[in-house]
Amino acid sequence: MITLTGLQKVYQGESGIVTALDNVSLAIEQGEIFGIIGKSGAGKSTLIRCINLLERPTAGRVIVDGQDMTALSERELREARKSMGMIFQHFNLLSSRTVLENVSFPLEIAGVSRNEREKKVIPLLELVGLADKRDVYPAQLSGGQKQRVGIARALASQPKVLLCDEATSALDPQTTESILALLKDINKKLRLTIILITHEMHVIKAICDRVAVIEGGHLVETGKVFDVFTNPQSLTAQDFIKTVVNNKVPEALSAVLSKTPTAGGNLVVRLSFFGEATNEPVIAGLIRKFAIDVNIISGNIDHLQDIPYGTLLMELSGNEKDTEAALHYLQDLDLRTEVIGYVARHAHAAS
Ligand SMILES: Nc1ncnc2c1ncn2[C@@H]1O[C@H](COP(=O)(O)OP(=O)(O)OP(=O)(O)O)[C@@H](O)[C@H]1O
Repeated sequence: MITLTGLQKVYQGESGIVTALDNVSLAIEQGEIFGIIGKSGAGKSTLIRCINLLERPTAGRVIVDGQDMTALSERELREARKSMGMIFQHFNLLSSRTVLENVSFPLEIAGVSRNEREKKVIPLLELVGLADKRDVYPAQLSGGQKQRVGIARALASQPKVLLCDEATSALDPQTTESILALLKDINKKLRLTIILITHEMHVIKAICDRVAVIEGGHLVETGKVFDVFTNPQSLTAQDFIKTVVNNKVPEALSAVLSKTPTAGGNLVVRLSFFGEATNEPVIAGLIRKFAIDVNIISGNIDHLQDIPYGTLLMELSGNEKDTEAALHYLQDLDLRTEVIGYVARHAHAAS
């Protein structure tokens, strides 16, 4: 649906040249929700604005639905942009126009008659849950309602792609959730391809199918959200994931942790398990089969794209032979087992 090849964007900044994007290549499928995450200054806005050529790339190609956007004239580009709606962090609504007039605006510019405009816009207001606000002005709306107007306006020209530029960053957590649910609903109902940029991992976790991680203008990792969450390769992805998945070793424990076995010490392991494995009675099996004690330090089970995913940090206590055997038993199961270290018995207050 969208292919970016060797995208580069160089700005002439005040204190010299800034390479905002460097050799970015990416393929986004029709109908998917694709997230691009990065820290401030990573190049997210530049990247999303290069997709609809609001920014012209310095080098590389942007192919949307088979059409090379970088090869179009300004007039052709205006036409091509109709197939790409965009929503913004600060909504960008016209304050002197009502909700209905804001949503109608792109159609008005395209020369659609008032009657036809209303026919198209009323169902969109229903879709975003604002049918009763049609004659209200933006100043009388909440942030979430303003973003709903933004979404309806972006959908007015029946785009194939919706570009979301930090669309929930100005909203509180509950409103963010409702806007993300709306985007997911629209994605399903209209088979709309959605590309969103964000600096918040929970946004990616909530609705994206795939994610690309960008840092310093480079894509450092791309993959299915489930894969990136459960097995992040880049340090940047690992940092982002820490913000939403709590599988950290508590400070009190890491302070007394040794990387090498200590005589008579306990073994600390972290289990990560997905899908079917979350239903397995792993702990019961351990205790039944081996003469060891199991002390659970922390644990959680969450859902990623409807697949259960969990982590468990625990301490195994027993003689060396039994503990080793228990570790091998865990390593043979269909889950990921990481040895975190060894700790002298009663060296911390985890239990
Ligand atoms: N018009 C411009 N002129 C010069 N430099 C620019 C311009 N726009 C962006 N940059 C620079 O390009 C880099 C990437 O900026 P960009 O806005 O794409 O990052 P971002 O990831 O969206 O950041 P944020 O989350 O803070 O908005 C930054 O170093 C920025 O200062």
